[in-house]
Amino acid sequence: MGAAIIDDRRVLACERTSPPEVAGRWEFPGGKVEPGESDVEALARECVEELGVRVEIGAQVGPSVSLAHGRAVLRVYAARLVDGDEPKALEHSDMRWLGADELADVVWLPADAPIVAALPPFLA
Ligand SMILES: Nc1nc2c([nH]c(=O)n2[C@H]2C[C@H](O)[C@@H](COP(=O)(O)OP(=O)(O)OP(=O)(O)O)O2)c(=O)[nH]1
Repeated sequence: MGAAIIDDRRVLACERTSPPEVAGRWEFPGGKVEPGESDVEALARECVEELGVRVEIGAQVGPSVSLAHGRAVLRVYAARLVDGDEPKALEHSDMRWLGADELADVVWLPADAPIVAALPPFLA
């Protein structure tokens, strides 16, 4: 579950710190849904934990992607910051706002490719 936080026609990309095999790769902030949580509740919780921001969750971006280990599916939703909240990289090593023409400037996690490919219309 990930949040494509969009502000001023740019999306927030976050650099992972762990596990070692994906440290340095970029992702949408988020994480696993806990028992009893909806997708939207999980994303709102993760955005507070990872970035210290409140978000409003919108439409799904791109396809649901089966992860390589086959035990989970990745879904990413468009999101907006609430009331001028400003994200801080509390659990990531770096953070960048990317416009439509900058999406290829970072190395995304492999499963994110079809989702990143679907982002430009959201950044127009
Ligand atoms: N958040 C997020 N996870 C992604 C993306 N792309 C991708 O393959 N994943 C995978 C990595 C992980 O297998 C899974 C999310 O796991 P995570 O480690 O971020 O979740 P979490 O914070 O709940 O982890 P944990 O506390 O349960 O260890 O989804 C992405 O863009 N964002």
